[in-house]
Amino acid sequence: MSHHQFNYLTGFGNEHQTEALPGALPQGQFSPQRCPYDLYAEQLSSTAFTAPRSANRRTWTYRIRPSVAQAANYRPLSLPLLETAPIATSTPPDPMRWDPLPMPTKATSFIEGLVTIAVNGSAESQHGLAIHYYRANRSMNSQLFNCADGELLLVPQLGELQLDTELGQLSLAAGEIAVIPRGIKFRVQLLGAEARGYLCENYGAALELPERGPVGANGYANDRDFLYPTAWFEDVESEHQLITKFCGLCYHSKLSYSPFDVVAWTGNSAPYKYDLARFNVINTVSFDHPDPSIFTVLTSPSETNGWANLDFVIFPPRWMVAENSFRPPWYHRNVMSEFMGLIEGSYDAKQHGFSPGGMSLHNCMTPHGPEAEVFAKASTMDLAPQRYQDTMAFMFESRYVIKPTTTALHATERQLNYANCWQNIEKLFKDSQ
Ligand SMILES: O=C(O)Cc1cc(O)ccc1O
Ligand SMILES: [Fe+2]
Repeated sequence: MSHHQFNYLTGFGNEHQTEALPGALPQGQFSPQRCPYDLYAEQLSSTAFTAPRSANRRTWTYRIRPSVAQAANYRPLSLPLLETAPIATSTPPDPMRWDPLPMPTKATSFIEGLVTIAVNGSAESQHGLAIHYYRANRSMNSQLFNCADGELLLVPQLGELQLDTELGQLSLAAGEIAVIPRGIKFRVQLLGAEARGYLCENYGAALELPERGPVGANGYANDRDFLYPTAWFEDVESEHQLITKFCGLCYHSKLSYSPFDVVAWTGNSAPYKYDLARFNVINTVSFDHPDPSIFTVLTSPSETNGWANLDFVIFPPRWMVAENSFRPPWYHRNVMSEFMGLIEGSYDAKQHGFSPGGMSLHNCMTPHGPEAEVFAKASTMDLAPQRYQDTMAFMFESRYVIKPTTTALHATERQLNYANCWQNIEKLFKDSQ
């Protein structure tokens, strides 16, 4: 498949409007008696009708057929590696780490290659999340997916994708992320031979930009760098398989046409993408290592202010200039649970064993921090300004304990000796200075 350069609309959560045919978008009202081109009007509500205006998200679509025209013949579809919270497993407090999972050997699409690594909360009660891993070597083509259980955050690690969605098309490469609102139909087309990455299914409140506090009106992830698709449709009468994830199970139904039939739309709930290189990194220019919340790209709030259902945090290339300071992450224990992945290069706290495509999990109160060698080096190094580069790690951080699936706990890629990286931490204490 060739690479297309798509046109995008810009601005996080804006009231966007776009039409693929001139005049397809009704003006001055949402629901005229008859729509232009005899399209059907359909509203998609991503927040409650009565959610506060600042948080309210919904989109009006103008389409060839309303979504309800899909025959309601949902039949169970078995995707046994795709799991949903809650799961009935015990979760050991060990720090955990995994090598990258291998690519599939059989023909496998994005949806067929999903494997759930960890979950928390409850999809049915709309809090918590699932962390899946995707590996694909073929496009979904006539296979379409929509997830009623959560919003989907894609973090590609390898391979270029084209996301075809009801609201338009997005290209997506490693170093970029995409978010697909709950319930939006989409398919993942491969632009290269293989693709691999992380997928966070957010059962809770939709991701939003974090507050900036005293930093002011600019910085971190800037609103204008979030890209939304323009309307795109296909008027195709051929068989499609619609896969729906609802309440933890997958179903499939046959459609005799393509539901990518939205000719125009307006609203503020739509898929979007963001290039992580656009993140304006803000950090100390004096001393000490600030909390990693300074690297939050997007946050899904929980009902308790400041305690995120999900924070998506990155560790991008940056200058390290802190004086008289231990520069890598400190040793710590955290009430929040931390799941990490690596998109590119290496991560400053772990020089060995954390590879691109790998994963780690440090749950609530589980001690962790730099491996022994990193401490030895960073506590004695010359503190000249240093540019950290060839690196892009990320964290899914959550207030709820992140429970690995049985598949992940028993995976051959799990490093059962992970905790050994702290075994050589020496006692350096002397009772006189
Ligand atoms: O554990 C980790 O590697 C993530 C992390 C990074 C950091 O700079 C400070 C705290 C933290 O949890
Ligand atoms: Fe941590």
